[in-house]
Amino acid sequence: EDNPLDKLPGPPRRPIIGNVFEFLNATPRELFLKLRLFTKLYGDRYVVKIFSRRILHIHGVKDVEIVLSHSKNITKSKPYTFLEAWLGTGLLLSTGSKWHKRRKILTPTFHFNILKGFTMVMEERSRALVEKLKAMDGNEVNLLPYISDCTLCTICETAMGTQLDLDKSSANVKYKNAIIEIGSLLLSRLTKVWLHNEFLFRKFPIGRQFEKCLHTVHSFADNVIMERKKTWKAGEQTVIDEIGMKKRLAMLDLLLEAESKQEIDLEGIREEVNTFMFEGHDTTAMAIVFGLMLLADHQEIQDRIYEECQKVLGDFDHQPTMSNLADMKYLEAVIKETLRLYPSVPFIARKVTEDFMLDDLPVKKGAEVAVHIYDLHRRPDLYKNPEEFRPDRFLNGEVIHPYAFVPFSAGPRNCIGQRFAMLEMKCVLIGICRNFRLFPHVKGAKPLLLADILLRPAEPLFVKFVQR
Ligand code: HEM
Repeated sequence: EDNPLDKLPGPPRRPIIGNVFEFLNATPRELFLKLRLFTKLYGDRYVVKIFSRRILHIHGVKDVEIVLSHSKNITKSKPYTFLEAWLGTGLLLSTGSKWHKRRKILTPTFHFNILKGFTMVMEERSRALVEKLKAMDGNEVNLLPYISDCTLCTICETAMGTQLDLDKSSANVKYKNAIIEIGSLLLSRLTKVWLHNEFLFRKFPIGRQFEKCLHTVHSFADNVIMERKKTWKAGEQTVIDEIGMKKRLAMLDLLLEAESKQEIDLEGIREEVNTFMFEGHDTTAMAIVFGLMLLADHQEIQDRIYEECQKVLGDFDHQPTMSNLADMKYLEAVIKETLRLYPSVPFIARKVTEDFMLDDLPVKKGAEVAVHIYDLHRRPDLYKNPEEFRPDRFLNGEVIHPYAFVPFSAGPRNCIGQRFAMLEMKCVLIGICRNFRLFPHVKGAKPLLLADILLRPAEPLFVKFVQR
């Protein structure tokens, strides 16, 4: 069958099997390097073939715009199905009318007034983090465990309305570690075609280990749902205490409300809880970790954030309001520049369900498209000195094309939590920059990166926090 994609460049394709051997047993680090190499060798569009699957890889801004803004091609592709045992067909993985319905139920969770209530939690959590960092007394800190603790507590308390019991934190630690392990097991599965079959996968030790991790994360989430159900009563959740904001509307309440109207069932709630617990804490944690690493290496940028805090918030240690947070324009540019260089979600992929034109290239139903956000964000035709960390580029009009910067994706399947994430990242960085000077482990070092579901460093990142 004649397919225009077969004329595109890419690693040499063998008859029948295509490029299967290209990825066989590649480690996450090798996979990351291979993808970067392909971008360099084959340019803006290249094709990888795995048996009859044609996967079109893109990172040109015009192509990215066409794919992401397409209103019909919203179905996620093969690698995502490996996530299904964990996240079900929650918002991230579902498609068609199920996705439309869920998106409608969940969108109100991110309304301005609700986010306003959430920033109180973000604030409290960032204060707790600052105290923990103070206790480290200027010693080097392995960032991820500290930061993901903070973001996990925040998502639980805001979206689920459940305060993680800090004394019994072993359950949190187990949950977080299970998530990290799931990521690496999935990647390892992705590179071994014989493990793609569900039945075979379960027979191998890797499949059984995966099963174990699933048990840990699912029981954690079930526990959260049970806790909230105990106190939740129909109708009551709309009351938000104006003074203390103690009784905050949680996403889970909207789901329980929808359940009482038979718009969703318990299994559906479970899917969304798992989806949000994962999407809502790990992505944000990675962005903050990379941000702190970059700040530690750039004293002058830390100082500018500190000055902006003084200007917007004053000396007085009050809680930033929504309008304060909106006024922190420099900090916002720093966060954007961090997400440009280290987009927590380095690539996304779609299955083409309807023929479409990628500019001059016909793409037929059945193909898959991988959008490399990482490569897009480092294109020299979009960014001057793309490897350089320079937040000012987001303030001086250098970034023009609306699809040149898409860490949260764009179009109908964009990130539903992006405003939540921006607020949380701001709160945490304000707390840290007001209280500490950051120093790098090794000056000027660039971390080695891995291809995982999320972008991760190959080695833990350390930073020293010295009180101001
Ligand atoms: C820096 C932080 C974050 C980044 C970089 C990020 C990035 C993304 C990206 C790129 C997508 C599209 C995925 C795809 O097409 O496969 C996405 C979707 C999604 N994100 Fe985020 N995200 C972040 C934080 C959050 C937070 C805090 C939440 C929840 C509170 C969240 C919830 C979701 C959900 C539910 C989806 C699926 C939306 C849909 O398909 O309708 N994300 N995110």
